Amino acid sequence: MEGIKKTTIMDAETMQRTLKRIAHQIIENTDGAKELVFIGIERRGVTIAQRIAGYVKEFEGVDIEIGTLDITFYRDDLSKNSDQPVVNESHFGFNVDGKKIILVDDVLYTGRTARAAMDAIMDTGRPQFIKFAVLVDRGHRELPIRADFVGKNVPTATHEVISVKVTEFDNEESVTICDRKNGD
Ligand SMILES: O=P(O)(O)OC[C@H]1O[C@H](OP(=O)(O)OP(=O)(O)O)[C@H](O)[C@@H]1O
Ligand SMILES: O=c1cc[nH]c(=O)[nH]1
Repeated sequence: MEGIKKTTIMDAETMQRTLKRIAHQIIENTDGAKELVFIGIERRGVTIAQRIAGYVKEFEGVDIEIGTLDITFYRDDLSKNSDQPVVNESHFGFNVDGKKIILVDDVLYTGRTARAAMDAIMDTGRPQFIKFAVLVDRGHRELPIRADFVGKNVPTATHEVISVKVTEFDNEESVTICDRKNGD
C-alpha cells in the first residue's frame, strides 16, 4: 500500500540463526539447561519457546517442558492500550516451586507484559529463578525490566511497530518494522 514504510529486519534464516544462538546462550548460562522449564507468552512467544526448546534438545539432548501464559492488554478504547495487561489463562503442567524458569516472548517493549507474566507466575509458587528471553527488544521500557537473552536490539521510535511473523500463525517467517505514522 502506498505510504506504508515497512522494513524487514529478520528473514527466516536470520530468525533461525538467532534462536539457535539464544538456545546456546541458555545452555551456557544455566549449567547445560538442566531442570529448566520455559513459559511462553501466547501466541508467538509460545512458538519461539518451542523453537528454542527444540534447539536445546538438538544441542544438549535435554527435554524442556513448556508452560503457556495468555496475556492481553485491556483496551478501553480502540486507539490506546490501557495501562493494565490482563492474564487470561495459564497452563503450566508443572508446579513452579523451586523451578528454573525461562520466560519467553517475541517482543519486549514497555515491560508491562513481562511484569504481568512474572506476577502470574509468582502467584502460583516460588521459582528458584526467572530469566527472560525475547526475540526483539525494541526499547521504550516503562518499568525496570530487562531481558537476559535478546535476539536483536532494535532501536525504534514510538510510532513504529515491530511485527513478528511465524509460519504456524502467519504462513511466513519474518520480523518487520512498520511506521504507523505512514499508515500501517
Ligand atoms: O513490553 P510490552 O509493552 O508489554 O509489549 C510486549 C508485548 O506486546 C506484544 O503483544 P501484543 O499485545 O502486541 O499482541 P500480539 O502478541 O498479538 O502482537 C508482544 O507479543 C509482547 O507480548
Ligand atoms: O512494536 C511492538 C510493541 C509491542 N508488541 C509488539 O509486538 N510490537
